[in-house]
Amino acid sequence: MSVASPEPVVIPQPAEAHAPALDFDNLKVGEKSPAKVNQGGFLSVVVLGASGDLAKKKTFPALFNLFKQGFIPTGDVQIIGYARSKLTNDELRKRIAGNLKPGKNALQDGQAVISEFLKLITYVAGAYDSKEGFMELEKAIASRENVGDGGSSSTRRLFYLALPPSVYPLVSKMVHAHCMNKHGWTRVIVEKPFGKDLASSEELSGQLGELFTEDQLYRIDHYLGKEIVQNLLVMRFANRFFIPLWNRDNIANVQIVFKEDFGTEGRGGYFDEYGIIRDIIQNHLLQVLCLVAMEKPVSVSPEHIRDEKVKVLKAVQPIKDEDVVIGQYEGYKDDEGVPNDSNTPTFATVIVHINNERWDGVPFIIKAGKALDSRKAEIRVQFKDVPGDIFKCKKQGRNEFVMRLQPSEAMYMKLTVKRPGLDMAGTQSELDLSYRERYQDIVIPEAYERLLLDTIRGDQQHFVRRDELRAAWEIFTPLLHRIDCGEFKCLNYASGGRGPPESDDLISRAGYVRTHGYVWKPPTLQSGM
Ligand SMILES: NC(=O)C1=CN([C@@H]2O[C@H](COP(=O)(O)OP(=O)(O)OC[C@H]3O[C@@H](n4cnc5c(N)ncnc54)[C@H](OP(=O)(O)O)[C@@H]3O)[C@@H](O)[C@H]2O)C=CC1
Ligand SMILES: O=C1O[C@H](COP(=O)(O)O)[C@@H](O)[C@H](O)[C@H]1O
Repeated sequence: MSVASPEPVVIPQPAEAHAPALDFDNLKVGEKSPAKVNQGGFLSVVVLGASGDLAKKKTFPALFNLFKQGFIPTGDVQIIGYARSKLTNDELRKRIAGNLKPGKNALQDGQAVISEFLKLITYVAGAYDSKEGFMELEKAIASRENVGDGGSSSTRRLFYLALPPSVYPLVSKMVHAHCMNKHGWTRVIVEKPFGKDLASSEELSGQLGELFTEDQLYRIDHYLGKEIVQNLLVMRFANRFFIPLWNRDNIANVQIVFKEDFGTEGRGGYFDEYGIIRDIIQNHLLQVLCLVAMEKPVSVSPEHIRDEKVKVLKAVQPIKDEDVVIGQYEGYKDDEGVPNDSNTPTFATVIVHINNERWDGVPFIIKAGKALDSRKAEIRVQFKDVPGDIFKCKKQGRNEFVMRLQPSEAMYMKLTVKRPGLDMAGTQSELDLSYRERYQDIVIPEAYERLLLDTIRGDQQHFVRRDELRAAWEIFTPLLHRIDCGEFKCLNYASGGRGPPESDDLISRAGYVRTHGYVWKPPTLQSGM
């Protein structure tokens, strides 16, 4: 069932020269993409760390999604994997094939589109400190660019560092020394967490800043590519009725929650060096907080948006011990690479206070954890009690505006209504926008797919700027250092539960009032209505 919708509003994007702004709303299944992003000549995408977990789970599948929708068609693009592992082209293709899903928006049938995509991929094995390796990589890139006599006059090169941050400086130096594009732009995508604290992040930014300009560097935080996160700006600033409500006069508290129902599962070696605050809270959830809390930007230009996010971060007050609970799930230490005396948190609840006119006195409750009772990510804005409460609404439950990032993207307003029937009883219900039901014929892009496209188009709106990064580390570095040196102990919690009970106590002290007996359920799909 396709739901007739009004003419979609296309938010003007700083599109690359000549390429019309991409409008995902109009990208119907089976339609040729409105604009192949091939302005600027042949594109080489180089995935460094191609043998790794992120490359397999997110990077190659995102490139495949762009390919199958016609954004980066055969003939306009090549994809080269680079890592130390000794792999043949076919071995790399086999390693990633299982994660490629043709889905319903492919322009061709399943296997055909997968094998056509895999043909674009080649692999160069080399060390990250090897001049020979990167010269080999340069040769491989240039061999397909066909520049010069009769070749295209310009080319594009995108380097994706799907690598642990510890190797970024070295690899960046090698790319800069041997693989920079001489016939067009070079862009470099680096992953979070950018460093481990303020000092290491600033050092990394300094090292990268010596090699690349800000408009060549794309600090990716894939939460900024999620549909409901991207919707925040539109929802907040394109609707009149949020304007008078979105402030301390009406809002009691804001929760930003990330839960996973699985543990580190073999990534313990990486995770134990970072922990849940560096892995999730200091980046993903703090970015979401900025979009929830920021003032309206001067325009939708990336710089104006990011200016406002930095202002929010600079208004965040130092975190107090009594506003923090950290935990570690039982069984975490069984993961290989995790030392028996690890104090690395796999769970954290942190109450953040923003000292500005809009939010003074409103606690922002940030909670993230692995090995919990469910997998979800959501923003829950809880409003204050009804003044002059003639319907005992306080007993019923407070109004809440909930934005469900995943699973089942949705936004719903929980409110008290008259229970249908003869009596005047109140009940909790909701005004609900569930994407799966409302937008049945639109495939919601994956976060990485959208952000890779933005990089190719040169749109930095959804990427992290250096001063944002600095401000984010300034907030969490003191707490992180105390955890690292054992001054702040993790509380154990059972895997598959809610996390340490002390977290619920802290959230209740912060003023969150649970509505007992009410659970929102995604509406079931009504086909053929
Ligand atoms: N995995 C995920 O779900 C997500 C990961 N990220 C980020 O992406 C980055 C990469 O993560 P992920 O792919 O999981 O990491 P991996 O541990 O899988 O590393 C990726 C590749 O880097 C190489 N590598 C690993 N460790 C080292 C090392 N110590 N020194 C040199 N090379 C090394 C390996 O390739 P080889 O040995 O063949 O050279 C490996 O295949 C990280 O910064 C992470 O925070 C971000 C979001 C999600
Ligand atoms: O950055 C990361 O994100 C993933 C969760 O991503 P999601 O899109 O599935 O919510 C997390 O599992 C991983 O530990 C972290 O590095």
